[in-house]
Amino acid sequence: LASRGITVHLADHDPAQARTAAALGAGTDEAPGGRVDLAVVAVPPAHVAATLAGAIRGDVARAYIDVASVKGGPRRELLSLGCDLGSYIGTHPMAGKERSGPLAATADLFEGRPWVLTPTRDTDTEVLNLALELVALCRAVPVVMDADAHDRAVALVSHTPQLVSSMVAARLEAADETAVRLCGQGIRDVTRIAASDPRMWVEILSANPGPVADVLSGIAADLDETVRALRSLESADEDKRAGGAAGIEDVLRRGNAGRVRVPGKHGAAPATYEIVAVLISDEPGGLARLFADAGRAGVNIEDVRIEHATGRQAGLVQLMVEPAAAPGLSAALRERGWSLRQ
Ligand SMILES: NC(=O)c1ccc[n+]([C@@H]2O[C@H](COP(=O)([O-])OP(=O)(O)OC[C@H]3O[C@@H](n4cnc5c(N)ncnc54)[C@H](O)[C@@H]3O)[C@@H](O)[C@H]2O)c1
Ligand SMILES: O=C(O)C(=O)C[C@]1(C(=O)O)C=C[C@@H](O)C=C1
Repeated sequence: LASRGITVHLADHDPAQARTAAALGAGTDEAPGGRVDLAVVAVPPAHVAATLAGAIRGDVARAYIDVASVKGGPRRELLSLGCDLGSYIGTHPMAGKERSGPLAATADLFEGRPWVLTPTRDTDTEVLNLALELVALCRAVPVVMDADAHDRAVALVSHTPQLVSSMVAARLEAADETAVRLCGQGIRDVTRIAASDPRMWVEILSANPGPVADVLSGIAADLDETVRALRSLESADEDKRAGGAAGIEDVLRRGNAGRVRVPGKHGAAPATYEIVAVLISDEPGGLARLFADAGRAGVNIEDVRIEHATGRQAGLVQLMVEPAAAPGLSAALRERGWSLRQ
């Protein structure tokens, strides 16, 4: 917002956090001189209702939004605190990080991401317009939803994946070092969000326990089936082994079918890009040079993935590009001395 010319006043119950954010260019930690246009409450879910109620009673803004990961509970809590909700909309940007605090923040975090808005019949039009303007300034994509439907949806696409990632990562805690040394890209992909702050997630899950338990019990049934299928694969009986293989194939195929439904960049259908894999040494400026060379070749990098080679100061960078651009990019990079891999 600050980079788009909006005056942003930052306040936090820990002043050092607001000071750090201000020093990073996110705004000023000085209090505003009067009533502001929009107050954005970005505190942990359990504190959202009380913080909003305080702000609404203090008449600090024309409109109020929060960005908490759950929507039904905070709205009900606000109602029970006797707040008039005409000037408030519960919202949730579907973008984030496994790390917290201003030092983990990036200005382009919300670009192309869905940003859920949960207005009701009582919401003032001016308030909805201010919230939509904020979403547009952050270049996010507004999605209007009912608060409880939102909570059921995020149970499926955000809250259960967090738990499953944590459970897979938890297997590693006491694992033998010889096993952990073999970690490749697969486990890195599955466990990135297992680094998230447990206190924040206890609050999120405490505000949405039923829908998450429903999704997790479906996964538990799949797990039971899969364990049974794997045991059948150990059998001496050929028919049993065939049944086991069919069971495993079923879960993998259903996984393929679900995976293709995950939207691609900017909410579009997932694109099939061609991968140009480049070996780079792990040294300052290496990635920047590679990206600059791709730019010079006139190629737009649609997505990028980096695999670090265990025990070596090198990594494999997978540049994902439009299929038509791949041969030209490969040739241009080879010409500039880059080492390409299949
Ligand atoms: N991190 C994500 O991926 C993500 C994504 C979307 C939405 N959210 C939601 O955003 C909100 C903030 O999450 P975050 O990841 O930015 O956490 P964070 O820890 O980076 O920031 C929360 C800040 O709130 C401050 N705070 C706590 N209680 C307060 C209070 N009573 N009054 C004033 N300040 C208070 C803390 O000092 C901290 O600086 C949460 O509601 C979370 O559900 C997070
Ligand atoms: O990608 C991440 O690291 C996230 O934590 C993002 C994520 C998500 O599940 O998509 C997590 C919780 C938020 O409420 C919104 C976004």
